Amino acid sequence: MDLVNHLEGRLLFAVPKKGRLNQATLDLLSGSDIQFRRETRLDIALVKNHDLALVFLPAADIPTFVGEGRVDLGITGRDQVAEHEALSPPTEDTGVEEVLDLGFGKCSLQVQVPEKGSITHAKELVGMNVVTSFVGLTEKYFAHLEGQEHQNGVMNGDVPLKHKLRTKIKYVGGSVEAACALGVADGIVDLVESGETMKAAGLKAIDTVVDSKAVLIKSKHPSNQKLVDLIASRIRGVISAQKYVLCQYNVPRTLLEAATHITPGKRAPTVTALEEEDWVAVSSMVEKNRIATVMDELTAVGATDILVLDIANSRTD
Ligand SMILES: Nc1ncnc2c1ncn2[C@@H]1O[C@H](COP(=O)(O)OP(=O)(O)OP(=O)(O)O)[C@@H](O)[C@H]1O
Ligand SMILES: O=P(O)(O)OC[C@H]1O[C@H](OP(=O)(O)OP(=O)(O)O)[C@H](O)[C@@H]1O
Repeated sequence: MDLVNHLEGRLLFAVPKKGRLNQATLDLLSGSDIQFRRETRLDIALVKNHDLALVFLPAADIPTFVGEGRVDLGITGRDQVAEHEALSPPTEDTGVEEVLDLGFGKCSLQVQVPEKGSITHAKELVGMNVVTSFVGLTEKYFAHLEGQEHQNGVMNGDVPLKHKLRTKIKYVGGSVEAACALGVADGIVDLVESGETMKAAGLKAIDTVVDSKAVLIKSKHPSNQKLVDLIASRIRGVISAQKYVLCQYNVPRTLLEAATHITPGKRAPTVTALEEEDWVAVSSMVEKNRIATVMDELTAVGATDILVLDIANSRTD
């Protein structure tokens, strides 16, 4: 099938075709009941149950396609959005708008130097070689550092920023952490999550350029705003379901106030009468990362039969 000719009238949604954000994004789409079948090696997939087509692109390219309005929606890292904005500042019609923080893909873009070296502050890298895949953000970061020197009269304010930089910033597409050991760089600017890669390469972080998480973004004038809102609402439901569990328990009515103080719910807890007199059943949404403490506290106030259930999907405010 000639997919490109079937795109007419469909909202285009860019998803990371590989890398760290790929699987979590596919899980999110599946949880949102966005049904598609991707043919081997094809980067476009028509969605069966919506006027939507998925476009599989590198995470780094997604802000460009969405920012220029070629694609309506996208999922990528906030770091990639910031990098795109550093290289192509948004105008009235171009650039992207963040719709939702998706909660996964948490990492930070950090300035790193050899652990055993003498550099302890990013300012000491001014005038040296710095290697990165994030040239836009790194130039902006060092321009700011050098700008502090500019106030002391070191830099010439008439030359365009890029050429004013004394720090030599070089682009590499991957394995950035190898640059110092190979003698290409005095420092690097690269992503850190667990810190394992940095540690293995004998590097330490000395500053953070930007913190990142995966985000849902949209173009400034999407072709179908109603469908954008529907997709965003479905994704929001899946994220909220991932964040919460449903906690159910029985408690004597006399202890209800103390118990519901522990599980106030998103709006209010659901309280149902039990066949056994003076007892009630309570059901309430609780943040997943608090549930162990909440169960301890409920037990301490006299609640019994405490059950915790996963939420498959939700639609809450
Ligand atoms: N270690 C990590 N932990 C969590 N999120 C990360 C991590 N590394 C990268 N990311 C996020 O995933 C995005 C894509 O990075 P990733 O390295 O997977 O890209 P990629 O598309 O596979 O490109 P490349 O081929 O350059 O590796 C990053 O911009 C960042 O938002
Ligand atoms: O702090 P950590 O948990 O070790 O993660 C950080 C690493 O993850 C990313 O690279 P990735 O493994 O995606 O490969 P890449 O170097 O090809 O980008 C990033 O560029 C770091 O190298």
